Amino acid sequence: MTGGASVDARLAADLAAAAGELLVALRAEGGLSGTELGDAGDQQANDLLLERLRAERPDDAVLSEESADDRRRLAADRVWIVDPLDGTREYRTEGRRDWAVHVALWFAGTGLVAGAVALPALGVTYDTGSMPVEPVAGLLDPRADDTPRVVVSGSRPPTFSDAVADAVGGVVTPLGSAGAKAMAVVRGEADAYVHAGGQYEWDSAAPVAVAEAAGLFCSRIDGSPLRYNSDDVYLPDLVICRPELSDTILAALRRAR
Ligand SMILES: Nc1ncnc2c1ncn2[C@@H]1O[C@H](COP(=O)(O)O)[C@@H](OP(=O)(O)O)[C@H]1O
Ligand SMILES: [Mg+2]
Repeated sequence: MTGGASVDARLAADLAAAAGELLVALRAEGGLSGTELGDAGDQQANDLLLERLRAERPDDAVLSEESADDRRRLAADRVWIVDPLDGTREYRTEGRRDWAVHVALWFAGTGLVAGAVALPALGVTYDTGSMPVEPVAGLLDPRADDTPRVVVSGSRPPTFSDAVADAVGGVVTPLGSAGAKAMAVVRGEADAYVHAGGQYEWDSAAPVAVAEAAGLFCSRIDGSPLRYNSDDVYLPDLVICRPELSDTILAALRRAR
C-alpha cells in the first residue's frame, strides 16, 4: 500500500469507529426503538461522516446511502463511498450485533484504494492498512468442526445459497449486514459470502476493500470485477470467499443461475 493510501485507511478506520461509537451510544440511550431508532442512527451517523470528511478531505467527493447523489463524483478523482449504518434492520433489533459502518475510498483509474468496516457491537474496526491482531469474539457460534460456512442475507438469501453450500461441502449460515458477513469471512468464522437480487455500491465497497486487503477473492457472481463509482450505483450481487474456494463457487453459480 502507498503512504497516501495508508493515511486514508487510518482516516477511514477513525471515521467508521467514531460513527460506530455514536450508534452504540444512541442505541444504549433507549429513548428510541424500531424504525425511529434506525432512522435516527442512519441520519446521525451520516452527519458525522460527512462533517468529518468535509473537514479532513474538503476536495474529495462523497457517495453516501443517506445523501442525495452529488453527480460531481463522476468527474472526481477521489470519492468516499460510505454506508453510515449497514444492517439497519439488525441495529434496531435488541441484542443483535450484526451491523456495521462502512467507509471506502475510490480512486479514478485504480478503484478501491482504502477502506474500513466497523463492527461497533463487537468493538472492532477492520481496515485496509492493518487487521486487528487480537482474536475477536465473533458473531457466529464457535465451529464444532471444519465444515465450511457460506454466509448469506438473513432476510433476502439468494436462491442459489444451497447450491453454493453443497458445492463446497458446507452449510448456509444467515447473518445480517454485508459488512458483518464480509468481516466474518475475513476473521475466518465463515468461508464465503454470496449475495444476489439487490444491493448498492455502499453496501459492498468498504467490505470488498477490506476483504481484498486480507487476501480474499471478491467478484460479481458471474466472476467479473466489482466496479465502483459508476453512473448507476446499483450493484446487486457479489462473492467474497477464501481464494481456494473461488473456482468451485463460481462454477456452482454458473450451473445455478
Ligand atoms: N434485494 C436487495 N435490494 C436492495 N438492497 C439489499 C437487498 N438485499 C440486501 N440489501 C442491502 O444490503 C445490506 C445487507 O443486507 P442483508 O443484511 O440482508 O445481507 C443492507 O443494507 P442497509 O442495511 O444499509 O440498508 C440491505 O438493505
Ligand atoms: Mg447497507
